[in-house]
Amino acid sequence: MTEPKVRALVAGNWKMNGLRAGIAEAEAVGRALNETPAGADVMICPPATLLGPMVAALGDSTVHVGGQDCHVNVSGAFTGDVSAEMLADAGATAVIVGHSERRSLHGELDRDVRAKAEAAHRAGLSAIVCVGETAGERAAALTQTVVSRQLAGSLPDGARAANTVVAYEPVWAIGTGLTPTVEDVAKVHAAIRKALVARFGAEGQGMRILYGGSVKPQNARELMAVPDVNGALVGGASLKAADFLGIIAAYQP
Ligand SMILES: O=C[C@H](O)COP(=O)(O)O
Repeated sequence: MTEPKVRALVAGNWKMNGLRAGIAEAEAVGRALNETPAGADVMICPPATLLGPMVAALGDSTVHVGGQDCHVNVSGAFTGDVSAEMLADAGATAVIVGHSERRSLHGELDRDVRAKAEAAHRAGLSAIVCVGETAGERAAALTQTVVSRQLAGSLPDGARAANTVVAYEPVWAIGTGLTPTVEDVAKVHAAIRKALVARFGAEGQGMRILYGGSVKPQNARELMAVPDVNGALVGGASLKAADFLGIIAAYQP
């Protein structure tokens, strides 16, 4: 299968990290990319408290801002939740849904993730839909089974290349410094591409498939060169401008 010619996306997920002072790191990324444009789209997904300030701070840059999760409803009595419409209103252009930390710590199931992706699309946001196996599932040789099930259950019908990104994040690689071999990444990404094309046709061919899990400046080039890896979802290394820029540099303009 010919690899799709898609522009890569390097997205930083700040998770529950960052106070207002931390916006300086995002501004430094924006300034650097204004001087030397990246060969990939770049996004930062800060905690909800920083969304508005970060959108304002990055206004004259090419860096996109995204949310980390959304509620399925537009509004209502859902204390503590944030809707996709609210994220869009704050200036976000995308939202991560189904991150493994949401799946494991908040009990989110594939059907919940799918509903959130639908909410994102309803609000005009791109949905970055996360999938990935745990260490136990990997040990039981269930990686492909789990990822296929998550994809089938989490992606909404009618998903398009323009509004849907898949992020493959092996749970055991998140924040551990461990990464799969490039051969393993290639196998899973090829299987994801096959599933996307089988279900969405040409749209599936154009959807970006990100790799996430301990991506660092030191390993970014190797991981990003794997066929069907169309960018990265970066956690810890997205918090500091120098590290994040070191990863973005894997994509020459
Ligand atoms: O969303 C990002 C991932 O969970 C990866 O996190 P990490 O880069 O800290 O391993």
